[in-house]
Amino acid sequence: MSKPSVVFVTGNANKLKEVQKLLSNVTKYEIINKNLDLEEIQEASLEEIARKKILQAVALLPKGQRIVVEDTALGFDALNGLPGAYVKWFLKKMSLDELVKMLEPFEKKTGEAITTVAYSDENGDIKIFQGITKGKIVKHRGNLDFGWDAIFEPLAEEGNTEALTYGEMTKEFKNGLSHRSKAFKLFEQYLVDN
Ligand SMILES: O=c1[nH]c(=O)c2ncn([C@@H]3O[C@H](COP(=O)(O)OP(=O)(O)OP(=O)(O)O)[C@@H](O)[C@H]3O)c2[nH]1
Ligand SMILES: [Mg+2]
Repeated sequence: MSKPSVVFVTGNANKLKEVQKLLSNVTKYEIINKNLDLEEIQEASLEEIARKKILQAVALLPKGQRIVVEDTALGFDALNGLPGAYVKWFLKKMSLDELVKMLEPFEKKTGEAITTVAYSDENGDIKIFQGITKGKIVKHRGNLDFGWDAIFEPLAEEGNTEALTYGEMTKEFKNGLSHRSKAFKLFEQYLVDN
C-alpha cells in the first residue's frame, strides 16, 4: 500500500520548495502539494488567519485527508507588528526599497518574521504551530526571488553571526534559523509523536 499523505496547500512555489526540505525527514507520510488560492481574512490574529485558511482547505478537499497550510507575516516593531500578514499586499503595491523606507522616521529597525502552520488531521482536528525569527529590516541585499528575503537580516542571537539577509544565505542556512523552519520543526515533531 502506498504511504498516507499530508497535503500542503499553497500557491507559493518558494514556500513549497522550503517546506519540502524542512519535512524531508518525515518518513511516515508523503508530503504532496495542492495549489489552491485560499482567502486570507483581515482584522484577525495570525492564528485566526491560519485557522480560517485550513478550514477552507478542508472544505475544498476530499474528506479524511491530512492537510497543512501556513501563513507568513513580516512585522515591524516600530509599527506594532504591521504590515504583518498584510505584507503580501504591501509588496504588490510597493517596492522593497519603499517598504524599507516606511521605517525611515523610526530609530527602531527591528522586526519579526512569523510563520503560523495550521494542520488538520484525518479527523478534522486542528493544531496550530508557530515559529518566529527576530531580525533587522535593511536595504535589500542578495537574492530577490522570494518576497522580502533580501531586506530581512536575522539578529546575531538567532545564529546569524555574519549578519546576512535571508537573501544572502544558502537555502540550507536559511532553513537552519528561519521562522518557517521553527514552525515546521514543531509540526514535524507532532507528526512523529502522533
Ligand atoms: O522573503 C520572504 N521569505 C519568506 O520566507 C517568506 N514567506 C512568505 N513570504 C512572502 O510573504 C507573504 C506571505 O503571504 P502568505 O503567507 O499568504 O503567502 P502566499 O499567499 O504567497 O502563499 P499561500 O498563502 O498560498 O501559502 C507573501 O508575499 C510571500 O511571498 C516570504 N518572503
Ligand atoms: Mg496567501
